[in-house]
Order: sequence, then C-alpha cells, then structure tokens
Amino acid sequence: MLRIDGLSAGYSAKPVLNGISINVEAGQFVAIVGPNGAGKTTLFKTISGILQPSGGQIVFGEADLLTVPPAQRAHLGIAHVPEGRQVFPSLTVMENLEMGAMTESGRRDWKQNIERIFEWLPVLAERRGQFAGTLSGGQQQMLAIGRGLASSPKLLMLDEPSMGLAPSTADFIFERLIDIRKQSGLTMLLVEQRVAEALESADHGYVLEAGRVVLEGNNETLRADDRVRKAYLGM
Ligand SMILES: Nc1ncnc2c1ncn2[C@@H]1O[C@H](COP(=O)(O)OP(=O)(O)OP(=O)(O)O)[C@@H](O)[C@H]1O
Repeated sequence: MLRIDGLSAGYSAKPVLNGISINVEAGQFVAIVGPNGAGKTTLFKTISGILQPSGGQIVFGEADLLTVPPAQRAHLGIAHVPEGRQVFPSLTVMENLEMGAMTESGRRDWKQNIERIFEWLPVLAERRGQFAGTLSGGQQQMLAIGRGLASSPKLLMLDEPSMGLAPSTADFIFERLIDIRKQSGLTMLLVEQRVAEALESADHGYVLEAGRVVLEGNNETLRADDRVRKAYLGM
C-alpha cells in the first residue's frame, strides 16, 4: 500500500532522513520506533506533504505521492493523526469529528463511520457536545484518532499517540488501536518512543536512529533482538 524508497529530507541545511526505505502492506500494522530526534515526525510530515523531501520516492497504492498536492493526499486515503493531538479546542467533539469527514469518502461514509467511532471510542459519544479544549489529554488523543477515522482512510498514520499521557492512559490507547485494527482491518502506521508497547501492538517494525533504518523485522523478531532489548526494552 505504501512504499518508501531511499527517502531523504530535512530542514534547510539540516539533513534528518538519510535514504530510508519502508514498506507497508495492506492490512498491516507497522510501527516505527526510535529515540527522540531520530526523524519519526519528519518522516510523517514528508508522507502527508507538509515537508518536501530532497530525494527518494513515496508510492501510495498506484500513486506517485510526491506529485500529489498535500491537500489531495487526504482524499487519496491518508489520515495523519499528528503529534500532540492538535484537536480544535473551541469546537465540540462532534464538530472536530465532522472536520475529519471533509474528504469525499468521509462525507460518503459519515453515518456508518460515526457509529463505529462511537462504538470503538465511547467517551466521544458521551462527550459529543463538549468543547475539545476541555477534554483530558487521553480523551483528546481519542478524539484525534476518531477525527482521523472519520475521513474513512485507507492508511491511518499515528504520530506518538502516547505522548504526554500517563502510562495507564497510554496503555488504554494502544488497546483501543489494537481493537480498532482487529475489527476494521485498517492499515496502520505508528511512530512511537514507547518501544515495548509499539512492538506489542504492531505486527512489523522498523527501528529508526539518526535518520536511518538500522533494524527491520516482524514484532517477534525485533522484540527478541539483543540490540532492541538492551537499547529500548531495558533488558
Ligand atoms: N521545523 C524544524 N526545523 C528545524 N529542525 C527541525 C524541525 N523539526 C524537527 N527538527 C529537527 O529534526 C530532527 C528530527 O526531528 P523529528 O521531530 O522528526 O524527530 P522524532 O524522531 O519525531 O523525535 P520526537 O520523538 O522528539 O518528536 C531533530 O533534530 C529536530 O530538532
């Protein structure tokens, strides 16, 4: 579904991604893990078109994504749940979800989508009339995920959904993601600093360090890898 080949990107004179290659098959849950500053958010910005890469290729389905204007990428089926949630604080929960349904498929599937989103994330149904800015961090994260789902995406990209959340709340979010994926078969791409949780949730993973993929494998292989165990799992 998504093929990234030799991608390089950065900010002005600062290179961040150095020729990385990543594959996401339809229906897969792929996690990209790595330390602070490794380039995870930069990678997502490049996929959604916020940042123009300096080299490489991104193919989504049949489309050469780098020739598609950023706003059109959402219509192709890419939903980006950004780092730090970025919900619209002065809009209600329902209005935030409606903002997510601005794509053609989101508008078409709205009735069915909203029912499923409320089923998967019931707190959004309970608080549908509440201003998003008054929600807790965990609730805002669920709203950001719900807004992504409301666009009826083919690929849901999640940038550090656990950021700034208490471990128990983060665990709850990961459980919801596993459940949503199981029930919908949706393709998901996650970037995370919480390596253990990310590799438990996903079926395939990449370790990104200083803008390079240093390891790749299915979640079992990565969790058993000595380097991953020492550097990221505290073993
Ligand atoms: N707008 C920007 N301008 C210049 N440098 C930036 C910008 N955004 C990020 N960087 C730098 O690019 C590098 C990679 O940042 P990025 O946010 O992609 O890393 P990350 O792996 O997502 O880390 P984190 O988990 O801290 O978000 C870092 O050194 C960061 O300081």
